[in-house]
Amino acid sequence: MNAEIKTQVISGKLAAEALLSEVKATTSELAKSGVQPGLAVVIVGNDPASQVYVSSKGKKAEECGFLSIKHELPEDAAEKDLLDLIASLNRDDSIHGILVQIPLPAHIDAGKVIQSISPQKDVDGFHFTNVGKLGTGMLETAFVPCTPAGSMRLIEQIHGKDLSGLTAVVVGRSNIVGKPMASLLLAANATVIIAHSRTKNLEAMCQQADILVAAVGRPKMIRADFLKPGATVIDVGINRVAAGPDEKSKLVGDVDFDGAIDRAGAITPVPGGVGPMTIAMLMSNTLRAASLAAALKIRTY
Ligand SMILES: Nc1nc2c(c(=O)[nH]1)N[C@@H](CN(C=O)c1ccc(C(=O)N[C@@H](CCC(=O)O)C(=O)O)cc1)CN2
Repeated sequence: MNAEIKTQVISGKLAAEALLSEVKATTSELAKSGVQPGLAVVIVGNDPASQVYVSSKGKKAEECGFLSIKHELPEDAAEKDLLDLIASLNRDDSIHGILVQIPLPAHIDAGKVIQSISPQKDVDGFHFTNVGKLGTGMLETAFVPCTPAGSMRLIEQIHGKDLSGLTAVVVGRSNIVGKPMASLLLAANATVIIAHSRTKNLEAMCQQADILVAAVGRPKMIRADFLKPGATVIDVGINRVAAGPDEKSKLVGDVDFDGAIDRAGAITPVPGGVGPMTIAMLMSNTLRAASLAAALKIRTY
């Protein structure tokens, strides 16, 4: 153990609870004007992990005081049926947020489905309109994808909102996490490097990071020696691995937590780090969608 570094384990569980309390309080306020946020979650097929996440989203939405609707389609559902469902949810005034759980079965074009969601109800922040707003820094009206938005809140706990002078390295370039994460860090004035599977000398790249975000989907790929001493490490990875011959599988991140804890200044655990923030941010985005919709209606009359 490095005696000079006292590492802070960043609890996403606590941060998510705090955010959810805020969402509940604001939802009660909104109820006084007759507005109840409505979230529709759509799942296609029987992927066990997706079933768990969707049920958790539904429960949290109810706890927040939202109208919570779940639509389940079979694994072999036609793409047109899904598109028709989304079209009807787009028209439904009681629904402010629409989320289609990912991954979708291979015969469905996920891109087409996502782009069919009204940008004003796209609480996942995956629609081109919201991607464009985030990329151009229009954060006031953008819906930001929940995992990067939640990660950013955790980073703010350590560094505040202004990351001027800090170097952030994002490992992973997915549309859902890596790219939006980089945009958020850039909007907060960090100097941002995006590393990925084709990056040469990843280790040296990571060692420059005051803030390292790991979103590669490879268990324990980021080792302690990749870290600058004192770095803030945000582990987005959720990898299920075999624990031992007779034991149940367990969840591990993209970072070797046991090694990194001796070198990082602050680090998120897996589970209990970024994961819980993803669902809390979804509630926050849905509340915002409902508030924006209500404000627009007031302005129209
Ligand atoms: N439409 C979307 N699909 C998917 C998203 C998303 O943001 N929108 N993200 C992921 C899955 N996901 C939410 O949908 C998600 C993943 C993990 C967690 C979480 O809380 N994980 C826990 C561990 C849970 C466990 O024991 O399995 C943790 O890390 O502590 C929440 C949400 C892909 N699909």
